[in-house]
Amino acid sequence: MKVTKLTTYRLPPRWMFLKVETDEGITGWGEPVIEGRARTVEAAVHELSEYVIGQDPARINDIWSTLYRGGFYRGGPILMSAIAGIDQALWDIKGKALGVPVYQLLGGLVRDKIKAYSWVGGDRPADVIAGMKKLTEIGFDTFKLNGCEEMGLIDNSRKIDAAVAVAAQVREAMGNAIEFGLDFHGRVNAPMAKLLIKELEPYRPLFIEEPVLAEQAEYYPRLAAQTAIPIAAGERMFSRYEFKRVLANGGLAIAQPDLSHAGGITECLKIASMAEAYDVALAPHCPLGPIALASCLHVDFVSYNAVLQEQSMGIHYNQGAELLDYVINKDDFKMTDGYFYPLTKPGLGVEINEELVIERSKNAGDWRNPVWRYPDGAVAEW
Ligand SMILES: O=C(O)[C@H](O)[C@@H](O)[C@@H](O)[C@H](O)CO
Ligand SMILES: [Mg+2]
Repeated sequence: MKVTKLTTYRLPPRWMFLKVETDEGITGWGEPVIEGRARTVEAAVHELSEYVIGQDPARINDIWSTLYRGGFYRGGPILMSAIAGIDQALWDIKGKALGVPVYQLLGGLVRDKIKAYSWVGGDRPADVIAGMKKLTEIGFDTFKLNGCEEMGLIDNSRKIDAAVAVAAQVREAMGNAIEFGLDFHGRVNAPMAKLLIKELEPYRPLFIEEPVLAEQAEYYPRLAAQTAIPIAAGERMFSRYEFKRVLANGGLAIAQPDLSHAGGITECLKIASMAEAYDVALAPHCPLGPIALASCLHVDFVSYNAVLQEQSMGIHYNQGAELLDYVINKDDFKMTDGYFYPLTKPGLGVEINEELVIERSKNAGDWRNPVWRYPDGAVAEW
C-alpha cells in the first residue's frame, strides 16, 4: 500500500482535518492544528507531505522519525502538530487495513471506560454553578474552569479574592459531590501563583493546570512543594524531550499532552509511559474536535496511568460547530455517567461526514484567541 494524497480542511469552529488517501482505497483522518495558527500548520502538513506521499503507511515509526528528524530542525507547536495529524491518520489507516480499532494494535484495553470532564464558565468564569448543575444531570461530576482572569506579575487582593470567590461558590453550592480543576491558563506568574494556590487550598480543586507558563516549568517543583493540590500541565509541551525534563525535575502530578500538538499517538504513548514511570497521571488535553478526541481515547484505553479525558462538548470555543457535527457515528462517542467507552470500529473509530467537511471548509474563517491587555496597556497572558 502507498500513500497517494494529503488533503487539509480548515473548519469551523477552529479545527483542521487531514485526509490521507492510499492506492488501495483506504483513507485515514487526522486533526493537525494549533488553535489560531491553522494556516501555518496547514502549510507545515503540505511541506511534510513530501516525506509521506509514496510511502508505505504501515511504516508509522519510520515516517514519524523522518518527519521529526529528517528536517534537522525539530519540535515546537507547528511541526509537532503537523506530525500529530499525519500520525493519527496513519494509525487510522493501519487499523482500517487490519480491521481492528487502534487500541487493539497497542496491546488492548487496560480499562473498560475513562472518566470525562467538561469545561464550564468560559474565559471569565463568573456563574459556573448553573453550568455544573446542568451537566451533573447527565452524569458529569468533574469539571474544569479558568482559575482567574488576567493576573499581573504582582497583582492586588481584589484579583485574588475574585478568583478565590469562584472556587468558594462552587464548593458552597456543590459540596464534594463534584470535583473541579482550575486552569490558570498560563495567565499567572510565579510570584502570584504561590499566593493564589495558597488561598485556593481550602476549596481543594482537583488540580491546578498550567499554574505558570510551560516555559517556567522549573517552578513546578517549587509550587508543588508548597501545596497538596496536584499540579497539571502539558498542553504546551510538544515532545517526550520536553516532558523528560519536567518529569525528572518533579512537581508535575498530571501530564496533559495534546494528541494534536505533541506528535500524535506515537509520541503521546511514549509520554504516557514516561509519566507512568514517575507516578504521574495522564489526562490528555483536548479542547478540539472528534479526531483529536478519538486519538486521546485510544491512548487512554491502553495507558494504565490515564485518569481523566478532556472533551470539548459545549466548550466556550465551539462557536459555529459542536464536537460531533462532522461525525456520522455520533453514538459511539456517547458519554454515560460522565464516562467514554472504547471506540471499537476499525482504525480511530471516527466516521467523518466528508461531504459536510468539504462544504463547511469553504468558509472556515480564521479563529484567533483574544489579545488581552493589562490596565497599563501591556499585553496580558490570555
Ligand atoms: O485546558 C484547555 O482546554 C486549554 O487551556 C485551552 O483553553 C487552550 O488550549 C485553548 O484551546 C487555546 O486556544
Ligand atoms: Mg489548559
